Amino acid sequence: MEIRQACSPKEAKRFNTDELRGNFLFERLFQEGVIQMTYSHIDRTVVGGAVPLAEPLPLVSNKQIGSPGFLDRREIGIFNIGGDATITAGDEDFDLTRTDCLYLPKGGAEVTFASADAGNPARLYFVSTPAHQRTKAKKITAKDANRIDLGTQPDANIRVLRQYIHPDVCQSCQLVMGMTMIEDGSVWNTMPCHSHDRRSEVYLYFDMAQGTRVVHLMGEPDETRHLFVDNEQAVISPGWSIHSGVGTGRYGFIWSMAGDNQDFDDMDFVAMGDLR
Ligand SMILES: O=C[C@H](O)[C@@H](O)CC(=O)C(=O)O
Ligand SMILES: [Zn+2]
Repeated sequence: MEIRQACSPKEAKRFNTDELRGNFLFERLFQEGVIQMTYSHIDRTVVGGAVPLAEPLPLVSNKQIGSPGFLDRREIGIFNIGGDATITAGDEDFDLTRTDCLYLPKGGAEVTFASADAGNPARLYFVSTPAHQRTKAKKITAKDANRIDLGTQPDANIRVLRQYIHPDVCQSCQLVMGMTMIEDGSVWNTMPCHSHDRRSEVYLYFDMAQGTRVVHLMGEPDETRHLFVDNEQAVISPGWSIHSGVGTGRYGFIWSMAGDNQDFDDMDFVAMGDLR
């Protein structure tokens, strides 16, 4: 598991491209037959991907997690963006097709990830954050999620946002997660943009054709930077950073947030004239 320190906006604004990517971009989350994880000290968020083949993959703890079981003191949200999956948590099995999500609370027993067909493996994206309160495990489908239609055609930002792990749909300790799909012909997400110092956020961009890139915008509003993001790569956004993007083609993204509140609408919008 890779460890990443949190960094301040003071140092981030001096970063060159490689440093920016090395600190904020998760480039290789999905590798066949393994669980890939990075531990970020931004809200102690673990960001990972798993591609189980014929053998199921156990989610095991380690020195950085520091407790015998991965979920002893953590919660996790898992989205399937590949072939059919079965996730076993203790003695319960959850079947997840593409765009289904599973929330597992703190204190869960052994977790394993399996694909129904190794020829078309599951691609499981997960975010885990510390938890002090145990709620209930829940599978959430796109239909179960809270749907919000956003954007207009003149603004080229028509999109459907679905809140999966959200107080109205699935109780968690601090984790909030969902998926936003951009309508064909629209390109922007979250522009006009915002920040929320109360919560950090992770974006996983997916559903992109080969050659498509999302230009992800980050940084303080008056010190913006960009990252060219490929399919199935994620970006972490500290509380001080804006997070927004524009695609050269079709894309969607899975967002997750953790921090001081679960109030989705608690955003500090940035006036267009203040962006630099
Ligand atoms: O704080 C909220 C997050 O930035 C995202 O959920 C925004 C988003 O999915 C969208 O505008 O499409
Ligand atoms: Zn946000």
